[in-house]
Amino acid sequence: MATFNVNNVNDGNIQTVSINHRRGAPRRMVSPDRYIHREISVVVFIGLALFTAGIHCFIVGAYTVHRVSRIIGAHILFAAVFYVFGWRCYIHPYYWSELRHIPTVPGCPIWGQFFDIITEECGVPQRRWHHQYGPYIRYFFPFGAERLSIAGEEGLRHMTQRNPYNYPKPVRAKKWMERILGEGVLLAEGETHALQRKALAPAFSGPGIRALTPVFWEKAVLMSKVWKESFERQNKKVLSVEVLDWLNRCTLDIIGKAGFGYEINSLTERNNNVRRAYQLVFNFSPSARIQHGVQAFWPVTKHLPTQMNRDVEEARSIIIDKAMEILNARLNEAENNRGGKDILTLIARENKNIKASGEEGLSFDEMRDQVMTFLGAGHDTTATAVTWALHLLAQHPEVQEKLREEIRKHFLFLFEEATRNDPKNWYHDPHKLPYLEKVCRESLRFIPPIPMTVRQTVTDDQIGPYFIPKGTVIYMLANVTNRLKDFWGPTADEFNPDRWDELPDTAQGHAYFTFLAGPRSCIGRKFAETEMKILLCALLSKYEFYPNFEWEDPEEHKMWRLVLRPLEGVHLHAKILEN
Ligand code: HEM
Repeated sequence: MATFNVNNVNDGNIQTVSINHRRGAPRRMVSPDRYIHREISVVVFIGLALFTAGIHCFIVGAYTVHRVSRIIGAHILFAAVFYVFGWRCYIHPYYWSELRHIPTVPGCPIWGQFFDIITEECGVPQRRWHHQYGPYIRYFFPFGAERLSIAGEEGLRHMTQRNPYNYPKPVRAKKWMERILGEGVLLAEGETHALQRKALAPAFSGPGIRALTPVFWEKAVLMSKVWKESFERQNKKVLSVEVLDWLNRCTLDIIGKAGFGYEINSLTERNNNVRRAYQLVFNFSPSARIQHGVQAFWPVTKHLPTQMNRDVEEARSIIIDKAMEILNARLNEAENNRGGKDILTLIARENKNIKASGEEGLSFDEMRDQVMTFLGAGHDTTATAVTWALHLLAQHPEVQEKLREEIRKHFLFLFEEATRNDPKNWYHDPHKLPYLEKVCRESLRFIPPIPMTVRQTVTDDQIGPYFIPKGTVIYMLANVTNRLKDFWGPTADEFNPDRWDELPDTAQGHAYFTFLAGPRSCIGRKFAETEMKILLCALLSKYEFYPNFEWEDPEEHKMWRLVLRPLEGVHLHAKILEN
């Protein structure tokens, strides 16, 4: 096993790593003989396999008089065992791999660190390993499959900003996501991605999002009103509310109207079809969890006739039908300037301009896939973000109270029934509240809704001091960087909105990784931040939130499927405020 002594000296943006490895120092330059190296590795493997098979043949032949087929069978078996356990699990990772100089998490490469990864919260084992071994680490999936995780400023900047198109999402991961999210901007790569991003950018600019503010207020106020009616029907002042489901409904309605000028109405229709589709996708039964895990490696298993596959197919067809319905209803008017201020209208107009200038623009199918992408990426993420924020506010009543006071000071209209429900007041800018800004940032740092992203190199590259060959799978984990003590200091694991008043010098650049960075960063960041703030204002001005101890702590049961969500939702006691 390799031994490492990693000194991670963080000097501003410069990180030095010194490593003692039994095979010598890390390579600093892109290796000129890299192609030869790979070819040699194949030759060496075949040679070794034949050599061992030959020895074996000699021994078997010398001591038995059995048929030739048995001897050949034994040799193939022997060669296969040697390949899997000798070559892949031992010789290749420790003596041949071009990644062998990267600090490696100790363990047996036959099953690697796989069990830590699948049994713990997404990103938590890597957080531990990065604290121990520095900003670049290598670990193993079963049978010596190498994985890298990068959590230092230099490496993250390289992958997200300097050379982002060398690091697309792996094809297998995309195939898995594509069923529900369509082949929109989230999954496009290279030039296609740049083109789509250009067509979408104006819709997500500051003025574009400001124009949507009334929709955020309308739906946020509506949700709190629907709750209040339920309280009144039950004649209660305090009720237990599962906030994740409600927030999912609310953000779905918001993306429907703000995104496409279309009313989904999932807040008012309990059995809404679109909401049901996403519920089917996020089924966390043990068998669905196993099948989703298997499918990420072998997409072909999506054709097996299991309940989970039937559910996903049903969800997919509901989502595709809805995306087509929205486009058919809205595209024509949007292109001809008769639409409203929604994102689809702006995209359609921009697309028309792009086509008029002779460039390719988006086809109808591409537009449909964008609608699928925004429906999925645009609602579940923010709903999860607000859910975790409410959970943390219930855990920290002093922060909740301070925030409520700030909301009262700036948005008094929210504390009176008549003014609260008056659309004339639904223009207020939530970005003017400094404490709200800190609470949202801290909550998004502390529990990032998208805890990780995975990439695979398309050509050889150099990241920091290391040579990274084509095809290497690399993880970037917000759930690591957002909590790394190297960035955030010794209080990294505490929820404290006031930390944003005086951040350590090290907490700059890519330390806050919730929305990624560079051309692949979240295009909906401003949309999400505005929506999250408005939802918190609307809820905290009407209700006080307390933990519900009848349910286990949701932080102990986080599940990852694209988004880091509480397995059983978040159940909070909500008490109507006496104003
Ligand atoms: C708090 C809420 C949100 C968080 C934490 C979040 C986070 C992220 C992250 C980390 C990525 C990069 C994913 C990757 O490349 O693997 C991403 C991409 C994306 N997000 Fe968000 N997101 C949020 C809300 C939204 C909203 C509301 C929308 C749309 C209205 C949206 C639309 C997108 C799109 C289209 C991409 C793909 C961008 C590209 O590849 O160019 N997101 N988001």
